[in-house]
Amino acid sequence: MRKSILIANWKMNGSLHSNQALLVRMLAKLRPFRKTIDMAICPPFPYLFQVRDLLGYTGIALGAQNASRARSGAHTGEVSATMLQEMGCRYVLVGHSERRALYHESDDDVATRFRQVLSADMTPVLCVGETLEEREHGQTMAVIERQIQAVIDQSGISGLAGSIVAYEPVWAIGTGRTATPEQVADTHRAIRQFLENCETGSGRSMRLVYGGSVKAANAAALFSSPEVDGGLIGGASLQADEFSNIAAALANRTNPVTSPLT
Ligand SMILES: O=C(CO)COP(=O)(O)O
Repeated sequence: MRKSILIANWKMNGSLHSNQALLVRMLAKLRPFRKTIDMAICPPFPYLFQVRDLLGYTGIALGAQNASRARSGAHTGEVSATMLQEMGCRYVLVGHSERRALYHESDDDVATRFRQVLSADMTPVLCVGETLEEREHGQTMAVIERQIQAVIDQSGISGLAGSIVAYEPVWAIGTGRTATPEQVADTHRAIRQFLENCETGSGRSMRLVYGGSVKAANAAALFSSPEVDGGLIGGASLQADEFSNIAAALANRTNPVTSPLT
């Protein structure tokens, strides 16, 4: 059985003051859903300590937005996976499309970061997704399979199996343009089928979440498919009401958690 999960990606937003105010409001609103769904908050690196303390014993996990591809040493400005683990992180995003596009992280780069996160005993959240141009050229699955295969090449399907995959179509991130529930369900189904073809059972057991302009208003529709195990939320995770209403939509859904695969 796959437990639903909601992950907040704050990106490069926040301040000591605003984080405190946001989390105090948000944690109170999230309390009813803590047992039903898993939740994690991924703040910028400098705020990990603050957010860890505010999360305390709520059961809501701490996550980071990236980890270095190097283990340690002369890598000025980098943060290693073991440091994140020491700070109390349970999840680390890898391969977010902003990292791939703006900071030129290649598939191989992302796969190395994924491996570092795994070896530091945390759960990588592998972000995959196509650009609008790739979708319009019918390349959606070719792109996603290439991104996933790079990780399998380094960490094996067993390494991937315990992680989370986040499907984030690049054209839906921060644009207000959401993929339709059908597009999300179809792509998630195709990803599961790809994984299932790699190793029987892995497509069924993998937690697969959607990200891209998820808001309280569209969350229930996006989470209506049994293929979708939750969300990776950007902008709406910076608003206590929006994020807790998204959590409510996920926690209160009634759809089954299994999906038929051939
Ligand atoms: O990139 C995202 C989460 O990682 C999605 O961002 P938005 O929810 O702001 O579109």
